[in-house]
Amino acid sequence: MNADNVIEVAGLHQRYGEFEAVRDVSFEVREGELFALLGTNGAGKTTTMETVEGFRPAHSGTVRVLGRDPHRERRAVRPHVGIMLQEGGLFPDLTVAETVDLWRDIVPGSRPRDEVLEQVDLADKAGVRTRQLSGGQKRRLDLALAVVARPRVLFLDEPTTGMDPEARRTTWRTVRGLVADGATVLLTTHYLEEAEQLADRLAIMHRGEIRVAGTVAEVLAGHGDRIDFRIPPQVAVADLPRVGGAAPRVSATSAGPVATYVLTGRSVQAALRELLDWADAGRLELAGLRVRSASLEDVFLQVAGHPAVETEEANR
Ligand SMILES: Nc1ncnc2c1ncn2[C@@H]1O[C@H](COP(=O)(O)OP(=O)(O)OP(=O)(O)O)[C@@H](O)[C@H]1O
Repeated sequence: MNADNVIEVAGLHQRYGEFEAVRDVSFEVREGELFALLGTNGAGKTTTMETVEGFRPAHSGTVRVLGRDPHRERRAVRPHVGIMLQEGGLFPDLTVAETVDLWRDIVPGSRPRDEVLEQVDLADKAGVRTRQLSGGQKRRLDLALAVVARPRVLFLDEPTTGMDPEARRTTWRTVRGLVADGATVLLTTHYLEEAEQLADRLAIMHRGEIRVAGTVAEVLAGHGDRIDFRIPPQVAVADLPRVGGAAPRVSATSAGPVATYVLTGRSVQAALRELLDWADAGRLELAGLRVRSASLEDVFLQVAGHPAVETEEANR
């Protein structure tokens, strides 16, 4: 194991009976890094996370956390690890302060309650019973319990699910603070923006496998530029031109149908010129015209085998 790697997963396979839920998954998380696992539903993120957390043994492959097997050497690993589960088990009649105190009694090396509540932005809710908290506040209390002892390694399984955008941003600030304080974090999420905002590196899983991994820039590299515009009402989809050798893909949006040209390895400038020549010739106004790089969402949809991307493949 490389000494900089706090988490190492190599050739991991997991099965439920005959079904192989995780297939040959490998990744490392270095000290002080935040690594995000993204993926389609049922991709195997939670199964991978639970294995790294030590809740289940690897069917085959190697998993190491702080150099140890998190399942077999659980007693040695557990004190250094904070786990925020998808469904936290809070007692409804306890207040926020009582909940944190209960946890502080169990976890060795706990920090003062006020410091923990401050960190997750729940200081003003200390006297409120947990059943009266909003969904987002409950998730933040789950996070508080995971970080009571300032763990070296933090596992966050969908930490902001059910939060409104503002609560999500507050939680991102908290997570950034934990990373700045030196925590190494493995996070699963369905929110691409969350990974873009927080992750030093990420992996996108589909059907049990890691399909793409790297920094956001590495993951986006090679996925091409895009030209989008709203299709003018007088133009039929079949009459849209090929530009830069690419056929358009069409998607429905609330503002009407949008055409997107995916220009992998082709000159955007030349394609744009062709498109504008076509528009000028037909005296068309291309509303919402924009040129952009591929986004994480584009890559995600491609990994997930989204049908709209097939046009791009067909053009190669
Ligand atoms: N206890 C189980 N028994 C049988 N199959 C399971 C079990 N738990 C998970 N699976 C299956 O394994 C696959 C991976 O599930 P997992 O929960 O790891 O995916 P995920 O990426 O976390 O999905 P989601 O994003 O939907 O939460 C899915 O097809 C799921 O149905």
